[in-house]
Amino acid sequence: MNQLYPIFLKVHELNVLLVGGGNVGTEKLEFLLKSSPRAQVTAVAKAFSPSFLEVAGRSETVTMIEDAYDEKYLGGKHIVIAATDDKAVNRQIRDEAKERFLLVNVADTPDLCDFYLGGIVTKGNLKIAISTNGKSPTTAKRLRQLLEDVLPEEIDDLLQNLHAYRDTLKGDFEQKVKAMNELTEGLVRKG
Ligand SMILES: C[C@@]1(CC(=O)O)C2=NC(=C\c3[nH]c(c(CCC(=O)O)c3CC(=O)O)Cc3[nH]c(c(CC(=O)O)c3CCC(=O)O)/C=C3\N/C(=C\2)[C@@H](CCC(=O)O)[C@]3(C)CC(=O)O)/[C@H]1CCC(=O)O
Ligand SMILES: NC(=O)c1ccc[n+]([C@@H]2O[C@H](COP(=O)([O-])OP(=O)(O)OC[C@H]3O[C@@H](n4cnc5c(N)ncnc54)[C@H](O)[C@@H]3O)[C@@H](O)[C@H]2O)c1
Repeated sequence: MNQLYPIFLKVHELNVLLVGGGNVGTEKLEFLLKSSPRAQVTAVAKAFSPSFLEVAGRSETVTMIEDAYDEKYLGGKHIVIAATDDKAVNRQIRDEAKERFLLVNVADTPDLCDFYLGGIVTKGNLKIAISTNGKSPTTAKRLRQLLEDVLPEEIDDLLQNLHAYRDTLKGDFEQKVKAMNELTEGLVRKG
């Protein structure tokens, strides 16, 4: 059973440290920005690859620091992603982050992670996060692609219309809940 508890983070208001600016660092940054274009990210790497520079360059909220990892970079951060090609450095980042009770992800090393990055589907205000409990990232990717394909863009209109309708409702909280549930019953009715 998957015991992970998903939460939806306001990474545009949180400070993320990403260490490593190669293939894996680029992939993590790309997925982070795809979902949260204004994510506050400080990227630290001894060297940034051209593709990392390209992805980071598209964002106004990514700061790059060309340097070897140092504990000082953990200051003021809420979340840390370690994506260097040096296992000892990744381990050090993880240990020093844990000392500060920061949440840490060591890319592609499930045992060292407090949280996993998931497959993410966004359709306007709707967001669906997918986890396979670290068992098959490839399946997470395929499910993400499938849901991106089958969920219509118009699903956001539904959310917006229901939100507007709720604002027109009179009565107390319980009456509103009842009205919203009656109106949306058809979404889950079988047959
Ligand atoms: C969802 C996604 C999000 C993202 O990365 O942002 C993501 N991995 C993605 C793709 C992907 N990553 C890898 C492959 C090659 C397939 C393969 O090798 O089997 C592919 C597929 C591909 O690229 O086609 C390599 C890989 N990844 C991990 C390991 C270690 C292991 O499994 O033990 C290895 C082997 C490394 C090695 O060989 O050493 C581990 C993790 N990868 C996770 C997330 C977390 C678990 C998520 C979950 O619960 O499912 C977790 C635990 C930690 C983490 O990194 O957070 C993103 C899809 C984004 C999208 O397209 O939507
Ligand atoms: N490339 C892949 O698709 C892939 C897939 C699975 C696993 N991995 C593993 O993930 C890890 C990272 O792979 P990669 O392809 O991103 O490597 P890479 O060589 O492309 O990038 C490594 C990055 O880490 C930085 N770095 C190294 N030591 C550092 C330090 N002390 N301080 C700051 N930055 C430092 C480098 O400057 C570089 O930016 C490796 O362990 C690799 O085996 C990679």
